[in-house]
Amino acid sequence: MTDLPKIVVTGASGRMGQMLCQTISQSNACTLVGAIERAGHDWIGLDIGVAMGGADMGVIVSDDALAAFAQAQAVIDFTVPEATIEFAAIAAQARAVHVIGTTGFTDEQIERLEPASRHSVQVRAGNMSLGVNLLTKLTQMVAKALDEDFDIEVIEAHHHHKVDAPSGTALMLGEAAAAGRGVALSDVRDAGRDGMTGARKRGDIGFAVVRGGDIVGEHDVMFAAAGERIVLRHMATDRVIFARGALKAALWGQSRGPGQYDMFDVLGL
Ligand SMILES: NC(=O)C1=CN([C@@H]2O[C@H](COP(=O)(O)OP(=O)(O)OC[C@H]3O[C@@H](n4cnc5c(N)ncnc54)[C@H](OP(=O)(O)O)[C@@H]3O)[C@@H](O)[C@H]2O)C=CC1
Ligand SMILES: O=C(O)C1=N[C@H](C(=O)O)C[C@H](O)C1
Repeated sequence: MTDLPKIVVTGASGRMGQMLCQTISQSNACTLVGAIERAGHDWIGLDIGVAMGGADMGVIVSDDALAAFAQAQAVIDFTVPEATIEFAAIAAQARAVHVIGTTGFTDEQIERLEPASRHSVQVRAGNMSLGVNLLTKLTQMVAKALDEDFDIEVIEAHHHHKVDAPSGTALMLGEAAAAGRGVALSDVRDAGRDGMTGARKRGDIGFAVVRGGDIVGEHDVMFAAAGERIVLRHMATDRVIFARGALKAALWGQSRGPGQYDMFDVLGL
């Protein structure tokens, strides 16, 4: 029997769920011990490797999150907000590290995650990649250096299956830009322009959203002034970058006490 940290993946049939199961099964730093899907899902009872169209991984897809989490040290969860809130409570019961990649939470839903973090380590980020977390720090620095003569716009593009907008990453970048300027994003956020919007308000942080095809995830932060523009850009071309970041967070969390953390903590940024 191995002593490596045992990990469960929720939403195992999803785009990120499958990428995570593959990444963990190829890692020599941890072991995949569980794959969770909704009750009634076609994959329940199948081996996750076989369900994905590959070789047997020795892990049967189940809808029993409590039983799976109880035998694991970490849970990696890229699903939907209401499911993640339920998984947070179960991870707390099992004292398992809960890595949350899910996006699209309302403020009220984010508050509902907090009680579980009194008993377990929660690492949550709208983007788990090293590149985007670095871009977020750079965004804060640039926003701090420039005044409101520079209009800040966050432009994001994703595949046509994505259900939330602006993306979790775009909101992270907007928060960082607002923090750089010393304001609250909620006071300056300008999302969803359509029709007779009136002229742009000085100091606002704007968001623009593209959805199409199989775009993995692209984010620009534009600082536009009279006569010049600065654009900071990240382009994801493979979901494995998010899975690697999530795995790093799951391992990092093993030596932390209960509480809420983000990828800046994990990456030391
Ligand atoms: N933080 C980051 O770095 C990243 C975050 N994301 C975020 O991760 C989330 C998932 O993205 P993606 O994989 O593309 O989406 P998918 O729709 O492909 O996958 C979501 C999975 O969650 C499952 N699911 C939904 N509800 C439950 C439930 N109650 N119990 C168990 N499983 C459930 C879905 O099953 P079913 O289809 O049957 O409903 C599906 O398998 C999104 O919020 C996305 O924005 C994505 C990439 C990177
Ligand atoms: O849904 C996705 O695909 C992605 N979601 C995250 C987000 O909302 O920012 C991260 C990444 O861009 C891919």
